[in-house]
Formats: sequence, C-alpha cells, structure tokens
Amino acid sequence: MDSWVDGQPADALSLKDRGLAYGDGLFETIAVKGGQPLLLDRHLSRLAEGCSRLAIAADHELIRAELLAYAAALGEGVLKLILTRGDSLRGYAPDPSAQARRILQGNPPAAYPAVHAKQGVRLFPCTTRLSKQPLLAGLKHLNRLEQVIARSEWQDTEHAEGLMLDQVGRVIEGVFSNLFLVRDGVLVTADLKRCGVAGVMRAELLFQAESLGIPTQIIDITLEQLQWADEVFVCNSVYGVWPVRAYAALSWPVGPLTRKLQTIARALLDA
Ligand SMILES: C=C(O[C@@H]1C=C(C(=O)O)C=C[C@H]1N)C(=O)O
Ligand SMILES: Cc1ncc(COP(=O)(O)O)c(C=O)c1O
Repeated sequence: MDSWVDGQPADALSLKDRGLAYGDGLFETIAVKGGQPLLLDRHLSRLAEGCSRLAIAADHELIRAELLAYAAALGEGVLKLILTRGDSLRGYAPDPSAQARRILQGNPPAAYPAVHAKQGVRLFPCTTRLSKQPLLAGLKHLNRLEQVIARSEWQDTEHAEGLMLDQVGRVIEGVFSNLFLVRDGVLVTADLKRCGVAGVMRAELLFQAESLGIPTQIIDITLEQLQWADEVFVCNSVYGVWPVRAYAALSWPVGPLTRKLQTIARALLDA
C-alpha cells in the first residue's frame, strides 16, 4: 500500500525533513486487523505525550482521522506513523510554529515464528547499554541508534530478541519489546524514568493485571532479581507476549501468569 505524507499518497519526502536530519520526531508501530488500528487510544496518548514533551505542534484529531482512514485502506498488517517536526530552517534550532509532518506506511503482518509465542524465546545478552536521558525516557522518539547497534550484535535465529541493560546494569527492556518478570505472584516491570520506551502493550498488561487484582510493581530491576524470577516475558503491541525461556546462563519455565496475560494480549490483537 502507498505511503501517505500529510494525508496524501506520496513516495518522496523533503530532503530538509528534521526527522531525517536529526531524528527530530516520534513514531508509532500499530497492529491493524479488520481495517482497525488496535490499541489506538494508547498509541495516540503516547504520541501526544511525546509531542508535548518535545514541543512538536501537531493536530491530533487530524492524526487520528488520517490513521483511521489509512488503517481502513490497509485492512490487515502493521501501520507505522512517523511524525517529524517538518523541514529544518538552519541547524538544530526548532521552529516552534512548524506543524508536524505526518508519514503513514503500511507493512504486511509481522511474520514471527509461532514457536516464539508457544515455546518462548531466548534473549541475546546485548552489550550495548541504554543511556540515561530523563528528558526522552519513555518516548518512542526517532533516535533509535542504541537499538540499531544492539540488534546488530546478533545474526543467529537462536535469539528472537535481546535484553538491554542501562549504564549501571539495571535490567530495562528488550531491543523492540518491554520486559516483565513474575516473583511470588507479583508482576514486575522496569521503571523507565531514565531510559527505555514505555510500550503500549506494557501499559495495557499493567492495566489488565490490576483489573484482575494481580499486584504490580514498576521498579529498578537487578540481574539478581531477574535470576530469581519465577517467570519472565517480553511484549510489544505487534506480537503480544513471548515467554522468555533463557538469557545467558539463566533459564525459566513458561509460567501461568505469562500464559494468562499472553491470552489477554492475543485477544486484544485478534480483535
Ligand atoms: C522498530 C519498530 O517498531 C518496533 C518493533 C516491533 C517489532 O518488530 O515487532 C514492534 C513495535 C516496535 N517495538 C518499527 O520499525 O516499527
Ligand atoms: C525500544 C522499544 N521498547 C519497547 C517497545 C514496545 O512498545 P509497544 O508495546 O508500544 O509496541 C518498542 C516498540 O515500539 C521498542 O522499540
């Protein structure tokens, strides 16, 4: 399906675009089923927070309308919305009056082996560390070189995802996923106040767990806490939930809470 730029079919982009020049923008990767973008409100909420924190001017109702129209035309697959601060004037100085440029791309459904969800995955022990930047923490901004470098650390098919730590060795998230562990019935995920992407599926699973009366914690996670976890899984808004079976010399069974939340995620993504 053709890409759209500012609501019109296009196959070219301004060479002055700040997203290209400086990564000055945000993006959302949204599953589409039956012509409907899934978990749309959570995606748009994260995008709006990013625009607010980066002071990018955008018409959010227009973005919603264009997203719905594009998803209806795409029907099935993965929709990517890239929002940039438009053209650059000169250097880094942003133009506070510039209206965001909207780029919509349609991709086929992500073709992940079914075995990842069924049997679980091994995480590659990435040596690339996430840097501390509270001003950007949580946002799905366009500066993804840390993930690009981390993903280049492995080429084998044995590892479906990687695990990224921060500069002091805290467990943060996957390369394209968030991470949860379960210990004594408590669902735990990393505090992302310093780095990491606050995933839409992460937010939804925390909400669903709390709705089920399952205690949750958002805390700093050490490798020792990961080691002694009863269950570990990773998640994102495209594949849902993958149980984690191994990371370096550590290993875990697929646990009951992982399966419960995986079923919930699958239902949300099979809408
Ligand atoms: C990197 C992108 O998006 C991330 C990757 C996935 C995926 O590969 O399943 C899904 C959502 C995002 N975490 C992208 O290029 O869209
Ligand atoms: C670095 C990173 N962390 C986490 C996630 C999971 O985010 P979401 O659940 O919104 O797909 C993604 C996917 O966009 C990501 O790229």
